[in-house]
Amino acid sequence: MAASNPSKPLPLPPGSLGLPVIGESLQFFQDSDFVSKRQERHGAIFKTHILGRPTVMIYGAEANQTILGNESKNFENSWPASTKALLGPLSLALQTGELHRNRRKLLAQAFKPRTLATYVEIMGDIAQQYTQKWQQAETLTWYPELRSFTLDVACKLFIGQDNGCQTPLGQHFETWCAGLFSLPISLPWTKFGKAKRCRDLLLQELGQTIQARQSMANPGNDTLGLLLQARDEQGQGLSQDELKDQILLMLFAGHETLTSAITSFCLLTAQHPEITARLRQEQQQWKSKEALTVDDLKQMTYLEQVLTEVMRLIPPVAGVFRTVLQTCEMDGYQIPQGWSVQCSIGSTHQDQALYSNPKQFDPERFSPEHLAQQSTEQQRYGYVPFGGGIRECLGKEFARLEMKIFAAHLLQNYEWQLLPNQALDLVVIPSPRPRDGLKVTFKALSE
Ligand code: HEM
Repeated sequence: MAASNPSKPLPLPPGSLGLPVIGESLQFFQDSDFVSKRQERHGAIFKTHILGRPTVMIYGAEANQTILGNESKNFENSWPASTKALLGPLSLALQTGELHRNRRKLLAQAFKPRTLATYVEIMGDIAQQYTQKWQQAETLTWYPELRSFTLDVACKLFIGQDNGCQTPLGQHFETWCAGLFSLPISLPWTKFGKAKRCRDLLLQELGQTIQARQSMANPGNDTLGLLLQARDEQGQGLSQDELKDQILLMLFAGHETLTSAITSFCLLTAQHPEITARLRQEQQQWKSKEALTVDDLKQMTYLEQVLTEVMRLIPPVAGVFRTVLQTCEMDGYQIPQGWSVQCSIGSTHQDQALYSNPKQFDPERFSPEHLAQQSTEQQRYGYVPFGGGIRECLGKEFARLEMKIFAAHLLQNYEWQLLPNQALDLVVIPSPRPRDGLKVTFKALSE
């Protein structure tokens, strides 16, 4: 497969563009099997019309390499209209070219290994506060609780705010998130309209936080503090408006996807007691240790394997969108300029050419012995929960750290079981979660 200019017109990929204007957007939102049904009918590449644009959906390591590895030449980052409007024009996710490169470098300062090491204790403390509360409750619907947990961690580490989910910022934030992938119709009662109002309120809140911080002698060592001090290659800092958009992006990115990944870990370990037993065995050596360090976390190799497999089987981001900059050919089909392409992460992770028995939860796929048998390209573009190329997730090490700290704390101290009579099938937009929110019993681990 290659992206090249065709010498003669090629057919468009198979599939339907649906109804005028709305295309197949309603089916896309309502049917969690939207993509897999069309792949069964058409194969690895098909066309549709969603979120206001004709779109080609494609999967596989080669397609990922072609599209993600060629951004700015043939493809440009693109987001649905609702996401664009709600993230704001100065968000890294929307910046392109030289500005994107420059800003990525600047924002990366908040995710350097030395900075991440300072986050370990706070992540562990917040995990402890939440698990103590859950232990008292004995039974709980876990997903909303995990959302609060990741939002509290993000608020504390990014803007220095305690108990973020209980503040007005936390409440506006959830309504804003709910509109990110919606039909971009701005009316007071639509998801998008409500989310736009909350964006304004969030920007006000963030503006106040930034001003308060600017008036301090020391802006602090959290992400906001680092970004206030950060300078680009020309010695310029970020404007207040850009700071607000960038912080909002971090809060979103550090919350929605991570909640999904942690929820999937909780679900899959509850469903696979033999894997949980092996995880607990690995954790034995740190059980009596008061505080974990980055070095301890590095040694948890089986936990690493399990978390890697969790994000293969249930990737928090189902796919990434790009705009086609010039008409090109893929798989013998024409991909017209101006259309969207979506690299399907979920389908890549289910590709039989990459993973045998792909529906099975099997952390052994990522054991050192198995990895040694895979080519570098297969590892790089066949496993893409964090995307790839110049837009690969900026927070992936932050995400891995938080998942590991939370999982280690759970495994060392608690046990959880699924309650009967609940729907465990996944709602997939914006990020996968069990339909009934994952109802469990939760108690201290008996010795
Ligand atoms: C399990 C958790 C996470 C997953 C699965 C995930 C996944 C992704 C993916 C697939 C992309 C690529 C989007 C594209 O190519 O268009 C991305 C981009 C990004 N992620 Fe994450 N992410 C996670 C957590 C985080 C965290 C914790 C942060 C930081 C706070 C973060 C910050 C970002 C940013 C800033 C970008 C945009 C990068 C750019 O446009 O250059 N992510 N993430």
